[in-house]
Amino acid sequence: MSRYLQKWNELADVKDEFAERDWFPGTSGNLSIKVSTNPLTFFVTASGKDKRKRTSEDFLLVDKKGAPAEETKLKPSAETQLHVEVYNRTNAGAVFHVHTIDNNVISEIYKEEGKITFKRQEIIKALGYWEEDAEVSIPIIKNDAHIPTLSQQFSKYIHGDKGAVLILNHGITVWGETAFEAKKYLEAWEFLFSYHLKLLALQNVQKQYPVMPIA
Ligand SMILES: CSCCC(=O)C(=O)COP(=O)(O)O
Ligand SMILES: [Zn+2]
Repeated sequence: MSRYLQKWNELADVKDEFAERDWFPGTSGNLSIKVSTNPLTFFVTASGKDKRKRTSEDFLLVDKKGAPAEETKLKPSAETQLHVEVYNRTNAGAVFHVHTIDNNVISEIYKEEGKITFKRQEIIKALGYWEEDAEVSIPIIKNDAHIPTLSQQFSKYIHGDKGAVLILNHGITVWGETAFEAKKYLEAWEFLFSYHLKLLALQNVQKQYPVMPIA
């Protein structure tokens, strides 16, 4: 199988999995996978599609500027520039962006702090931190409809081949060395967000009804 087809199928499988989790509400979200390094090319989702459907027009190949690398009528994701920033600054192999209710609510609650930190959670190991007292933080940046401005803010937090940024009331962008790693990181972050929101909700109930024993 050609590298081109192999990468296409890998990205299509990730897209199907995320769609099953309902991680693409209202056509939101975009995904990419690197195809070649020199010159840089990557597949990115076509803009505005229903990402729950698997079709032959789901992705297009783009270059280091995010412009189509081949003749196509498809438009790259409106947020391709964020993917471009990651590939141009790191050796990441995949970038995934999804809008979930959990990641949006977390960004709203912690917007003033500009980040949220997690510790004492086994799932942190999935992010690559194996120490007993490991702490992980994810930055929260302001959303901006002007994608060059958003990309500029976002790129301040690109520090290596793996990472993640929350965009306020918008979504999360995660990248990793491979599609497998990026998916694992995204799943770990969404686990942490979901756990935290459930705990906050239960702690609030406990304040009202103190008989309930909760951490
Ligand atoms: C429909 S949500 C607004 C756009 C967005 O944030 C997104 O993730 C999807 O945009 P795309 O151009 O990649 O379809
Ligand atoms: Zn988005």
